[in-house]
Amino acid sequence: MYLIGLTGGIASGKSTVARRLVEHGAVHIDADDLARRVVEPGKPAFDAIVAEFGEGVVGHDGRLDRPKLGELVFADDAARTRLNAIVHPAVRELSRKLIERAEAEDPDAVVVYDVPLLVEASVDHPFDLIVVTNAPRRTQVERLVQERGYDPIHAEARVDAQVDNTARLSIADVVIDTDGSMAHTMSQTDALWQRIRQERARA
Ligand SMILES: CC(C)(COP(=O)(O)OP(=O)(O)OC[C@H]1O[C@@H](n2cnc3c(N)ncnc32)[C@H](O)[C@@H]1O)[C@@H](O)C(=O)NCCC(=O)NCCS
Ligand SMILES: Nc1ncnc2c1ncn2[C@@H]1O[C@H](COP(=O)(O)OP(=O)(O)OP(=O)(O)O)[C@@H](O)[C@H]1O
Repeated sequence: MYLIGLTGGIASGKSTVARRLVEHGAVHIDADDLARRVVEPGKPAFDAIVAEFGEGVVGHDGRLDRPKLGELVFADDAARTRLNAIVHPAVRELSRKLIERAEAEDPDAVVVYDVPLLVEASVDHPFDLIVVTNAPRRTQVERLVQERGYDPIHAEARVDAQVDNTARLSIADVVIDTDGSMAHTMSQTDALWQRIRQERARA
């Protein structure tokens, strides 16, 4: 297995890059998706969140009211720390399992673990390569407002809840500049795939 840790700020283009790598044959594991799975009703993290934040964060359908919880934790660092302390260990455990499973299914797999908070949550899986998607803060905010319909204050709060680009760039083996055209993002991603193939052919 060849394990890529893919990180980047919110709306910096991680999913876009991951999708392209999957087209080339990579296996994609998405931490945001795992973070949703571990808080399904009946899971220990769901109960822990309700105990911590109250029934008010449960929607009419019995699931977490994500917009409500989001409003709460992106306006309050201490609340976000408490939520992270519940969700992150469960994500860490599940990601470890899924990475092991991907390797068992195909020892030659290239696995992309797409994890927005790789730096913040000190994710220490044994990555062969750390790839960072990078776009300036104003581009991130603009995308959140224009494409995801966030109000500007909320968009800025989400971006500022994460480490800044300098901290992510300092741990990158490869940086993909996602502030240009989509074609530019794709060509950098294709070049990355070629690099990995060549590296593996030599190994
Ligand atoms: C607060 C919650 C309920 C809001 O849900 P919502 O559906 O609105 O957003 P979603 O989960 O799709 O996240 C979208 C993006 O927000 C950013 N983000 C999410 N959680 C966090 C966090 N704790 N700190 C900083 N940024 C975060 C990431 O860039 C993520 O890609 C949810 O994000 C959550 O449970 N967060 C805590 C778990 C977590 O850290 N997830 C991120 C990766 S493990
Ligand atoms: N050059 C580019 N590279 C990547 N994405 C771009 C580019 N130009 C515009 N975009 C847009 O920016 C958005 C990036 O979203 P994407 O879901 O890939 O980011 P993400 O980092 O996975 O976000 P999140 O942290 O919320 O999971 C997409 O809507 C995409 O169409």
